Amino acid sequence: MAKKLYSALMTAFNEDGTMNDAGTRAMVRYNIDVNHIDGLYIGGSTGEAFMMSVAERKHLFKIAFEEAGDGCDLIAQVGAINLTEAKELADYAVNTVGYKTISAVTPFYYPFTFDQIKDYYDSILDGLDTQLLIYSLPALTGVSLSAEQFGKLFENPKIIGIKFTNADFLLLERVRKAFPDKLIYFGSDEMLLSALVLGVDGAIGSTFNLNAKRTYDEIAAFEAGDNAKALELQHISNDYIMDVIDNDLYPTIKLLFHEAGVDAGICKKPMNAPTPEMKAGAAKIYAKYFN
Ligand SMILES: CC(=O)N[C@H](C=O)[C@@H](O)[C@H](O)[C@H](O)CO
Ligand SMILES: CC(=O)C(=O)O
Repeated sequence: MAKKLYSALMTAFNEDGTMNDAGTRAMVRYNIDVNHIDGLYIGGSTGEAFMMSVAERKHLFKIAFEEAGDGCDLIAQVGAINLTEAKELADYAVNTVGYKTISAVTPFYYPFTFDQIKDYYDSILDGLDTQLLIYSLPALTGVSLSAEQFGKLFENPKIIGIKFTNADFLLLERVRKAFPDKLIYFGSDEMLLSALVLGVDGAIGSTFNLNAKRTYDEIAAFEAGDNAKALELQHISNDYIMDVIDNDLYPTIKLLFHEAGVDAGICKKPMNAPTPEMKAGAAKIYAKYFN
């Protein structure tokens, strides 16, 4: 099966922290019309969902779904440490809006036991006709799951895979071998090539919003057996990603959208508002990698 690339959709905000729907819709359009992206991951870390109210997250699911139409696959990230809210978001995404696939971050902040984490996923899915990707990102959540624990979560047949944002390549290899039929989308854009070698089904990431073409070329080179070319492209992408991170990751991706002619709004506080220095930095990055 061809490998798939998903952009982690950004949410556009105004200076007062309210949602900028036109900006969000424009980023959906850019991903579909310019990037020809396979799919969008909506309301994840990159979407700033953990700084948004439930009403705002629902609104985001609705406008992204409307704008995308049948232009690409869509995954709604519904996770929250308030399980009542996660269930409400899941029900809304699936039954009110029509998402076929949802995802949920592992519950974070408190050190939940594995049984509690399993109950969280089973509760979110209870009574819903949908499929779910576990969103695993130990670096931000502090939650690390073992291959065996992923297997226990997979006992729920609605759980079809993992968004694996983790540099633990031994774990990735163990999970890949143990669950050949589950989907694994890799979430650390800088390490994509290593993950391709281990047989991931694709990737979900923030940096593909602008850098999709180069990444598709890398995947094509890898699939054609041209590892040297794939590595050359990963090197360029990583120069790009390091420059973006140095300039402040999420605000800079929005500034790069501006450079590309897309009015993507800004990030929500406590994320940074763009400074003149950041804007100048983004203009340089855009000229360096996309001209
Ligand atoms: C926390 C976060 O944003 N993770 C993203 C996806 O999972 C990645 O796409 C990273 O943003 C990217 O790899 C840059 O480090
Ligand atoms: C994939 C990613 O960056 C997200 O969670 O939005």
